Amino acid sequence: MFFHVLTLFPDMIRDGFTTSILGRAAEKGILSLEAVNIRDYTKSRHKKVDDYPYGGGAGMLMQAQPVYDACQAVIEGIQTRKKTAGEEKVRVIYLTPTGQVFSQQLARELAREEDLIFLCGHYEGIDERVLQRIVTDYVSIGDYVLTGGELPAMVMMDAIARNVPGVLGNEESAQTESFDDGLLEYPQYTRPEIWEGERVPEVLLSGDHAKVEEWRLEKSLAKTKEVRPELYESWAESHQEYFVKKAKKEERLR
Ligand SMILES: Nc1nonc1C(=O)NCc1ccc(Cl)cc1
Repeated sequence: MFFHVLTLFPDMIRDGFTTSILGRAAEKGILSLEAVNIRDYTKSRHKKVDDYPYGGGAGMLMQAQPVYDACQAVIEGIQTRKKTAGEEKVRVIYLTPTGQVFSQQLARELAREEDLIFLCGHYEGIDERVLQRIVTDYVSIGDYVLTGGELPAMVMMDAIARNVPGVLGNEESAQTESFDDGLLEYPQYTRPEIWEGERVPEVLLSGDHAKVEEWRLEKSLAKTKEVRPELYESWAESHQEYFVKKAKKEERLR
């Protein structure tokens, strides 16, 4: 997986990338990152990348030309690497509150791409004409307004990388299991058995894996029903047999 990030702050991206999972995967050669400074593609003497918005309004906008040329340079680099000229349709993800909300499902889908280009905006926006020309996916990480697209890009790269085969060791990949089934994670415990007078739930010490799995699913369902009822409802719809079995079991115990 090759990550390409178009940004005015490449160091922010490079520093953020050398954290645990992404840094190790890069060492393994499974992931690769290039952070491209949009300012390197300005044609103006003063390296200008922004200008006033037509029609007035507060703040500045990023101009189209430097963004377009930086993106073209990355695409040419991809074509050179892949020895394909012209037919590459690389996905260009523009991070913006106006995009589709990012999810584990989209992370899994994007993890299948060989190359991903992330366009990180700043100021009040980017000239619409270059967005229309290069962006394939408008993606938001949530309904709040940040200063730029760099943090959202790093959030997305982390979540996508965890779905790239080989990035997670066996012991780590279990973590993604829980959300993958559409439920929130169950509560977790580790040593000591008693901490500040609080004991670990007995079932987790029992060594009875079936009972542990049953307990964990119950906790996930309770947490999901409380915090994300819409997720709970959709899970319940596609797991009718779980509730039938549970009712029968409770009937027997009565
Ligand atoms: N929420 C979000 N999810 O994805 N991105 C965001 C976000 O707030 N970006 C800030 C931003 C995006 C584009 C420009 Cl030009 C300026 C600032």
